[in-house]
Amino acid sequence: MHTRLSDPFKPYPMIQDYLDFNAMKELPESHAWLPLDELPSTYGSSTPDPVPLINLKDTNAMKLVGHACKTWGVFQVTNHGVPINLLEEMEAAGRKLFALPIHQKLKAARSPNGVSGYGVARISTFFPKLMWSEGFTIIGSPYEHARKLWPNRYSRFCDVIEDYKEEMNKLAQTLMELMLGSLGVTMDDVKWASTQGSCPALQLNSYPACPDPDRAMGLAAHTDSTLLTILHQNNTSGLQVYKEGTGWITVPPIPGALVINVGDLLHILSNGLYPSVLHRAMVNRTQHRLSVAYLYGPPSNVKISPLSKLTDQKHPPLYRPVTWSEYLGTKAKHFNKALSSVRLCAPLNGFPDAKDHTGVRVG
Ligand SMILES: C=C1C[C@]23C[C@H]1CC[C@H]2[C@@]12CCC[C@@](C)(C(=O)O1)[C@H]2[C@@H]3C(=O)O
Ligand SMILES: O=C(O)CCC(=O)C(=O)O
Ligand SMILES: [Fe+2]
Repeated sequence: MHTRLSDPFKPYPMIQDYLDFNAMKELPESHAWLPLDELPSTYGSSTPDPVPLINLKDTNAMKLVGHACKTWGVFQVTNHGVPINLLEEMEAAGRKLFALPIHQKLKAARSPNGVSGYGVARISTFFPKLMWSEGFTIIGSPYEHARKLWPNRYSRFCDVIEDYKEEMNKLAQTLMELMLGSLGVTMDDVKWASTQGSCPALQLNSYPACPDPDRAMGLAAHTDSTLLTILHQNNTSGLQVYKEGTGWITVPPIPGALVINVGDLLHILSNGLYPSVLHRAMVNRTQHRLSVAYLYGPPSNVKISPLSKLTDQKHPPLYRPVTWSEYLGTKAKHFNKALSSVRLCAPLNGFPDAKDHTGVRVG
């Protein structure tokens, strides 16, 4: 039997708090996070190394991808094959959706124990304060939700979503090939890798201009529960990644480029060689920021465990096998402890996974 991607969330219903951001002239207490300087940040300090930018047509692309996965867990790609006009159309579709009046958006509200639809980020429940963002999650066909938002004119929106998912799926396959290849593993070694991934999720994020950006949080620090995530951000910066030894680094928007994140399932598959990246989104005073994340995972019936080619007596498998949906359930319950909760043996230094103590505050 196939579990649906939405099933793991059923036991963790979520009460939604909605805010009409555009009506807010100042930051309400409910959305005021403590000064963010508790977390080490490179903001304003000497220039850190930039996040790698990789031309996918480069003959060296596989090596570059491997290096970026090992040392950063994030990189940007150009020459990725996704038509620029599709990226623009997707952005315009997102803009149109979030520009709807709040009562209209609520017609497609995510149900308390569901996963798709309009609402605040799922991880909100783990934090004492609310985030300055709204989201729209699409799993499977966007039709049911789009029809509620635009009763007579939903087909254009649905077409763009379907085209976008198709292009993203092709790119995700290419990236998997490069990532696995850089680990010395072929697509033949991993039978499921060349089959259609399981039903991916598309997450549209909207970060309205904020009257007090220094005290607000767009999307709190997290890792994605995916193999990899492909992110398109509009020309407004806000995405930051955490780099051990350096701190928070902004991933600058580059027109036409896409951001690739290593997710927790690739972390497991690579036996920790390609660590998932901790990231967050900041907001700003004047511009409305939009992003679209394509969350890519394995087919639903596949158990992900460390690749056998990467393990031996000296390098035992560090994680137990999990399916994508089992892992999403673990994440819904344990959030930033999810990865260490599927860990088999403690690392040599006696600490659980690094991300458990990098300052992600859990409420
Ligand atoms: C397939 C996924 C992956 C989800 C849950 C479900 C649908 C929406 C995804 C996100 C998108 C926003 C960040 C995140 C942390 C969240 O709150 O919702 C993601 C989460 C995860 O990567 O764990
Ligand atoms: O908006 C961004 O830049 C980050 C979005 C994100 O991390 C997500 O949707 O998982
Ligand atoms: Fe994310």
